[in-house]
Amino acid sequence: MAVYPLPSSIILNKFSFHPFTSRFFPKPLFYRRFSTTSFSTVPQHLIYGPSLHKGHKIAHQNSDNFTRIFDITALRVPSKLCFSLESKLRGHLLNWPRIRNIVRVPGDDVEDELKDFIGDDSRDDDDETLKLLERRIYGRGEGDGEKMCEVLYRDKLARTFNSTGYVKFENLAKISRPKKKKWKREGNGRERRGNGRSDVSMVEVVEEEGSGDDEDFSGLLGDDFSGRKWSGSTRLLLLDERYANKGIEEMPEAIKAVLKEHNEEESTRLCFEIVRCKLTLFYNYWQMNEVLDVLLPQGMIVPSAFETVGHIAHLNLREEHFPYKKLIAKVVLDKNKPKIQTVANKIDVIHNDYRTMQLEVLAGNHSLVTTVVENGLYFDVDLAAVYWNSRLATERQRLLSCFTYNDVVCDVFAGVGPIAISAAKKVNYVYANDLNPNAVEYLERNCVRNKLERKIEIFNMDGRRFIDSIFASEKARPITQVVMNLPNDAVGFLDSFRGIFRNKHTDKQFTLPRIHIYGFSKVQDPEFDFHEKIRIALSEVAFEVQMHRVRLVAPGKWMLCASFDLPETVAFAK
Ligand SMILES: C[S@@+](CC[C@H](N)C(=O)[O-])C[C@H]1O[C@@H](n2cnc3c(N)ncnc32)[C@H](O)[C@@H]1O
Repeated sequence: MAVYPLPSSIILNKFSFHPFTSRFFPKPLFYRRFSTTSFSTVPQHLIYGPSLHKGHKIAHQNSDNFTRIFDITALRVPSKLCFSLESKLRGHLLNWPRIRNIVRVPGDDVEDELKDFIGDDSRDDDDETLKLLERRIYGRGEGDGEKMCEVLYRDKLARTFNSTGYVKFENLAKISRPKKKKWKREGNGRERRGNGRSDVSMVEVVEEEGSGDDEDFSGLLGDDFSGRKWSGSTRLLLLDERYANKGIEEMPEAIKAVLKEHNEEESTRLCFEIVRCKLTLFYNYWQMNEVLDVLLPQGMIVPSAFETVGHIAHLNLREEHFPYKKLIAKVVLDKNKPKIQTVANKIDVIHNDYRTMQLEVLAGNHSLVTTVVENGLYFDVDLAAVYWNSRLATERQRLLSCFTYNDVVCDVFAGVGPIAISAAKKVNYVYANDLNPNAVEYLERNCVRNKLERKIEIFNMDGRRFIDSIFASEKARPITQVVMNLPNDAVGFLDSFRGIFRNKHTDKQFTLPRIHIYGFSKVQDPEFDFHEKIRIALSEVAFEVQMHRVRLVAPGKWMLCASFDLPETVAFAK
């Protein structure tokens, strides 16, 4: 163990009370009780950062497959300097995702009664600053007399602030809130925070081979001060994996320079120790794709993406994944809890009239009923019985931006209402229709849930009949916008618009609706292709159509939205 010595003035003061010193710093935990086996299929030097293909695996009978132990080196430094050293040494620290560079291990804090005995000069300044700060925030510092109960203290603050006219309860509540408890309960006993362990990772200091009680700290202070120990609070700064098992002489000059610089400044005289540590990463540390990469046979594509609808994740597994589908689903669930509660797999392409997905629940709770929040609106959906696609949220917003308060919208294929209900919030009135009775039931429920039932009228009929009746109705308000979101078939419904005004007098005031229709195209020029289909469906020679590419639904297959004003010749056709 290589060591930089403490300045002698500090050492004499700190370690003069020898009988207690062995309790200041408990024995580091043993790691040798585990026999460790090296686990690596990929050359370790080729992988940088944490990986399940690196480190050691515990050769325990009951150990899981995903615990990995890494040898690392750490710098033990006084706690008051750990943050400034962290920023100066950042490039040389471990910097692994979700692992803090500064770590606490058991025994890094000195018990208060012992501090009084040994006169810890490292905390004097700190304490004063802390007290000042506490007085400013809480009105009293540690040791300033009887602790005032929270209620009385808040009352006192309220009176003080009131008299100066500054009371603002939000701030008052904040500054007079009881301090967070530093203790947390674990199992039967109490465990102090900062023991280097969580359900994600654990840091343990490794005891040197052959070290006994007397030799434990021989490295800390150099040969002159063997047998003595830290008396102030300390922290570990985890160094980059390159420096594992290295001594201070082998560290880069940059690290030595920072430590030397601290040593030279009288105010920040630095004592530090090079410590060997074990960093254990548990199953909870690893990301979904890392775990699946280990679980699935070599060469198999790791499913890395899934779509979510509320609390449901739906996968689109390939045939090669089928034998592992439950395993994959379990990992997806584990790694995405609590947001995801159900994992299902899409078992067939959508080809039914109601556009519902065929889903097989693989893990979690078996209900496919969920709630989606989109732009502040709530939508209840049952994925087994109705259509929903969260990927269209942006498109729905784009479409809504075309509407104004004066519009009356007619949604021919409304589903559970993502367009119709969002439109109802903005426009004058909405007529919404769907053929699927389940979708209509949820549509009604969602209108009520979003308190918009007075702005929507709901229908459950075939789209063609709906267009006929709504435009023929004497009672219906003049429709200004029509939405037709049934990309596979909507064009086939366009002929229903031919002659919708045939019984109206052309000399009377009438409103020609603007139609927004969705469709797919697989050809080179999808806009031209879709325009042609619309023109043919309306039996119209030429009229202006605005095209928008919504998204690629498959390689080379575009979903498009065409918007156009219904030509007068079509509306009045005989
Ligand atoms: C692609 S979904 C769109 C739903 C909704 N606009 C959305 O964005 O979620 C098409 C909807 O049209 C409905 N549908 C299918 N055929 C229909 C028809 N002939 N008449 C009316 N609705 C129909 C389906 O039940 C489905 O809810």
